[in-house]
Amino acid sequence: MAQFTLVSGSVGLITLQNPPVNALSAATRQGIVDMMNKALNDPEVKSVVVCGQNRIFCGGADIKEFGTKISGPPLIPTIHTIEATNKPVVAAIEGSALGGGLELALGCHYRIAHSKARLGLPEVTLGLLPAIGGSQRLPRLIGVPAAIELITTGRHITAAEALQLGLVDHVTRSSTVDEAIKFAQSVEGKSLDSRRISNYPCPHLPDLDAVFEGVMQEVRQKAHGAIAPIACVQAVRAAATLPYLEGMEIERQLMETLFTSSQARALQYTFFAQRAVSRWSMPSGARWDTSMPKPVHKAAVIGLGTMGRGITVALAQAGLSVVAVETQEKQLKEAKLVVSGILERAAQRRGMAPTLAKITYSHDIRAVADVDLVIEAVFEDEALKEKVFQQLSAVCKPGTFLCTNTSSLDVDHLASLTHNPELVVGMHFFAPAHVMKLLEVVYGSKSSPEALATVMQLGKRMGKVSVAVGNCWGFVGNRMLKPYMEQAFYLLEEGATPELVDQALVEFGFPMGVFRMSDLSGTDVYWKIRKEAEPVGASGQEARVRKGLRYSPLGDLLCEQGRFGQKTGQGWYQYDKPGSRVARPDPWVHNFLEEYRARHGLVARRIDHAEVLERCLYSLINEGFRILEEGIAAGPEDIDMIYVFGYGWPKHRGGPMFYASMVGLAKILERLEHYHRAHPDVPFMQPCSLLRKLVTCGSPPVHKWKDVIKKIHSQL
Ligand SMILES: CCC[C@H](O)CC(=O)SCCNC(=O)CCNC(=O)[C@H](O)C(C)(C)COP(=O)([O-])OP(=O)([O-])OC[C@H]1O[C@@H](n2cnc3c(N)ncnc32)[C@H](O)[C@@H]1OP(=O)([O-])[O-]
Repeated sequence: MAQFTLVSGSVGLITLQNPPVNALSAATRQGIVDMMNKALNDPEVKSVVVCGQNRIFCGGADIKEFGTKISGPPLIPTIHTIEATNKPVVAAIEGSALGGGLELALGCHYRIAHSKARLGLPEVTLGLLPAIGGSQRLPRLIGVPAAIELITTGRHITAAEALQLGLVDHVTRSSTVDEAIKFAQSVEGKSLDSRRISNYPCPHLPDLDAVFEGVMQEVRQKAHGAIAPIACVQAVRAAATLPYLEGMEIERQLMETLFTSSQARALQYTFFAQRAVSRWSMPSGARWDTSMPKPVHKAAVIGLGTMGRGITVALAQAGLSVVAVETQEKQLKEAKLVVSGILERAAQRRGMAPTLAKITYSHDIRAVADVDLVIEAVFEDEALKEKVFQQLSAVCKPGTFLCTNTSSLDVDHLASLTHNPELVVGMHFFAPAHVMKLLEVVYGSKSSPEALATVMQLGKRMGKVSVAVGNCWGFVGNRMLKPYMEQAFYLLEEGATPELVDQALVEFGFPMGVFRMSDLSGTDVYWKIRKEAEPVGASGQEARVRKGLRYSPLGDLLCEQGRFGQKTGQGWYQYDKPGSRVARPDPWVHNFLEEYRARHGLVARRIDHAEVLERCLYSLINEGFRILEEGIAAGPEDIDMIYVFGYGWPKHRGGPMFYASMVGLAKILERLEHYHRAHPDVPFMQPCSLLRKLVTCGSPPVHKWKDVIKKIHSQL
């Protein structure tokens, strides 16, 4: 797992060998220990270069080993030995030096990086902190403010930024290993006293207490309940205030707490789940590794409203030529300005030229005749989308993939209007489409594996976390949102306020609660969807039972008052002016709720945060089980990544299905049964049979659910 070679007569070259990213598994750590001992004890070796196989230095500790019984030697003593030796040790960094990989490099006396290398301490994203001395060495090398920023965000930085910060000594465009070998020879026999980072004093900061107080406040606010960022600040504070060895002891203690935390398990699950969703499969058995995507060089976007503009930016930034079509002249002009502005600002930030020339604008749909793929992003109106699909089917060249950016309409229906339904796929983007990471890719009953493979690959090119799901109302994300929102309305009927419900959800870790979110996206969005799904009757009708089931008309009544949320300055909250982002509790809403309860003879009762969470989240989770049972999502990871990357589900809770497994499936089942007994007219509370089966099977861990589902399907 590590190889030793004597090169240029005096340099011991140690190469980490653990593909694909040379992670520090037990065997790799053992290899490093053995090869380093060999190099340091060999009198012929006067200097050492450490590098990684396959042009990647090291991706850090082996994440697969976390959560298992860890064997093999720890690296801290070896890094101390490296730092203490009188033979110069040079890290030759190509590809990535992340986490434990960078910590190993920080123990070396010199660091030389390739210009394309990326460096960082991303442990915080896995619920951990840099615990092989990284939290103690980095602030000593680059100062407290820069170290805190890197360690608490886990950001990967370029070699150029690393050079600027003083994290690396030299950046090269040629062979990093060759340069490192030459450099190592040039410093053989020279004093290394000034190169041992653990001996450095932490650069002085006036008013340290105030700095850390400010930082802690900021980090807490951004963490939404995650504990690792807080521990990272505490560890850096130890570096800034204590001698190195005492700081190392604090680092160890903090890591001990984090390592076994449920948050670390959730974040590590998310790391692998994010990668697992790219290995999609369809109920037909078609899979990511047996289906060939078609090349897409030129794409078109139809409709340049908010979504269409964002999609155009995302496509251009992915390097595609784009034809952007909008029939209304005024909207087209405005879109051109907005899209160019976004691309110019993004290019400026990256120090690159904007990709404006990649986009051609047209008001004529015939301009898409020669593109490889079209994304329709017109207003969410079925008749309009039907018309566009019929037109596209007539004007596009044979083989063009036709995609619809819909959040709720039937992909199969739109496909049925085209000559080639196998080329039709749903692409559900999230606003703003060039920023949000999630792309729900919806295959219809006729979509070909090739069409799905092409769209999934396009999503990857756009930097999205793309999740393939089957076609049903609301797909996965919005379908699960329905019971969640419904429960929030019922809670208002029973005595809660929007603030109470939102506060419970924010404390859970969501960036905002359901009512604040609804105000932000427009309360009328779901009103329109509700009305389309089931006509709710005349304005002012407020029957609380529809088709024999419980229904809350509260959202409809609010919309009938023209309170469409942030954009109108009034919704579930009040705002200083239309468009303002500062939401304040609104006495009008409280009054509206009291009058509503009085009209219906409802007596308000005290509702606590636990009830809010159980009812909103467990009903959403229950729907997730139904989605799995029906095969709409291939596995729990798909649902979880949709919620983490598209719906603000806190990453440190791993997604709704992972969260369910952490709470315990038996408990979720028991609480759903309890609420269903209390509200038999709410079908979303009726426990899904898959949940019951999983509990009967002993509540297997989340990665085993697919086996149970497969077994159920094979018995059908
Ligand atoms: C006591 C310890 C203290 C210490 O401070 C803690 C740490 O170091 S914590 C660690 C801190 N380090 C990090 O957080 C770095 C995490 N890694 C990354 O950020 C990216 O993988 C990297 C940038 C390296 C390459 O990106 P890319 O080129 O787009 O490639 P990709 O992302 O698709 O990965 C390819 C395959 O490698 C797999 N795999 C990757 N890393 C690890 C790992 N460390 N381990 C195991 N496996 C790992 C990955 O799952 C995938 O497998 P598969 O089966 O093919 O799906």
